[in-house]
Amino acid sequence: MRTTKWRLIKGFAKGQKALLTITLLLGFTYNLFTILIPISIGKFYEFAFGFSSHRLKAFGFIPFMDTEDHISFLVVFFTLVIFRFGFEYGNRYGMSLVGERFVKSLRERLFDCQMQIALPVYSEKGIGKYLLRFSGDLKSIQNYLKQGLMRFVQDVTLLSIVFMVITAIDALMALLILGVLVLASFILWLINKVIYKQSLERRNLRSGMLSFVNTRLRAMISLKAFNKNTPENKRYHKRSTSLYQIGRKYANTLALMQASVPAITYTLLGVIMVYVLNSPTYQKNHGGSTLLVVILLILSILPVLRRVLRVSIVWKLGNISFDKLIQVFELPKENELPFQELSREKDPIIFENVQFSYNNAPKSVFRNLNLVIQPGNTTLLFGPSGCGKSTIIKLLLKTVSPGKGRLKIGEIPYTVLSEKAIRKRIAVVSNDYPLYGRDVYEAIVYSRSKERKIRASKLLAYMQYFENPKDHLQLHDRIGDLGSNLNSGQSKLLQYCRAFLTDKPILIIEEPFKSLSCRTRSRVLDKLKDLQNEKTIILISHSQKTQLKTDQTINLAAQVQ
Ligand SMILES: Nc1ncnc2c1ncn2[C@@H]1O[C@H](COP(=O)(O)OP(=O)(O)OP(=O)(O)O)[C@@H](O)[C@H]1O
Repeated sequence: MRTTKWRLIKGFAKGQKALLTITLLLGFTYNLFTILIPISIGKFYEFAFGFSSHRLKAFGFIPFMDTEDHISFLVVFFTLVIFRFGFEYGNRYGMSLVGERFVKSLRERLFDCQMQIALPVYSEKGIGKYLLRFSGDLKSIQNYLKQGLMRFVQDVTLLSIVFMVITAIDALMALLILGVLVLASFILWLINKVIYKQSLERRNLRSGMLSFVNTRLRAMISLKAFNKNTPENKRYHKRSTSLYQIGRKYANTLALMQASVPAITYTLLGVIMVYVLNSPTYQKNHGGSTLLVVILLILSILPVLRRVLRVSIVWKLGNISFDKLIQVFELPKENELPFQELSREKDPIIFENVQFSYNNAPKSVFRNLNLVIQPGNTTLLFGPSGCGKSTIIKLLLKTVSPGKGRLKIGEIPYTVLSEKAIRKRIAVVSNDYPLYGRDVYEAIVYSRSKERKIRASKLLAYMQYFENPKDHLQLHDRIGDLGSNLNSGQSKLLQYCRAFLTDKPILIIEEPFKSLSCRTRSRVLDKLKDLQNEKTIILISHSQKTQLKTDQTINLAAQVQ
């Protein structure tokens, strides 16, 4: 089923029924108090100046309308204020909590999606970069839920009640207010349309700039080595000027909108005053307290009215963000097939007439590849740069899939196997699969159990046995960003440790001995010789020569032709 904005909101609301109901009830109650306070001031006016209005008698069911003296009136009044404070506090806290919880659920789902997105999709222009900076969208979505939905519902409820109260006091005045509001909404709708267009443009420009900076930062070393600071600065300034220009336009329209809303609300007050001056009812003194109530009511709902008049911009920004997020949720993902535990029994891996080309590449990497990798054997796949060695690893791991032909484990085609099931069988040693984590331990082990730690420690000691002890890596040593603190030999050594510790039946090793020091090389060789008896080993190399005895040697370049 397609993900939509309303499905996301409904799904969330289902699990938060209690919080939502309590929050909305608190909101409704505090809004009632917001109306009661101005009405109570009308009553106070009567006490203080001795007027009596037959219109206010319509509210006789309210407790303070019944009070006989000032003291009891004031007691009721302060009680109202305290209750209103309590309800408003609860309502605001509840709304923020709803917003936080919704965003938490989206954030977690988004990260899960990011991890599951198929690699070719991830590498496509834009997607990978977008995933780094979705926090602005989550903020807009939080605002949408909090201000655009919950507060809006409360505000409209409050306005409707006030409108009913004013209608009860003076129906003609209520009609006049409605007319002004309809006209105002139309004008603001027009301004909002422009704001939306400009904010979209500004947002796209900002994203472009972030990508620009991101690429330059990642290529910092080349940028410095080739003295590119000046041209890059020029390019950045050009983009920055465009952003400034659209920012200026946006600020202009926004200021117009922000200034229009109070102007509209004050015009409303002015229209009411004109009406009052021309209405015979208010010419007589006894209408004074009702007029005061109406004016106080309108004054106390002005901020609410302004919010409602401005809400469409919250909706529009929220909608853009929802669309972006849903686009990510809908991307093709891995592991959508049911997980199927593969037996550890030895089955060959078969490439049958495999054709493969990258999405954006005009030429196929493989046109008709046929290979059988026998279980328990050591197979060497060799060939020159560009013949598809890395692509074979990707196919084996199902991070990419053939265009035509098929891959099978025994009789089971890859197409019916979930990626997780396949990768449970295969470990890789390759520079294309970077080490990550804070320290050596995190880089080579992903279970935090004590036994694992002991095993990791023993393996590390074994692998570094012939190295000078002062150069030994320890489990707690920091590896830097993607292993930036490590030299290439240490990096390779840890890639081996990571693969060995996973205990998988198939081991793919790219350039097995490259970068290793002579001492570690002999250690790795011994270890691989031991493993040859129990694992399927696939060696991938530029060279046909390897120090390990192989059962099968395949020249990939010959296969590809
Ligand atoms: N993501 C990609 N998009 C488009 N073309 C790609 C992509 N990755 C690799 N290629 C192309 O596919 C072909 C095979 O690439 P591959 O990386 O598998 O070769 P290789 O034998 O591993 O090369 P090397 O030994 O230099 O690492 C090359 O022509 C390469 O340019």
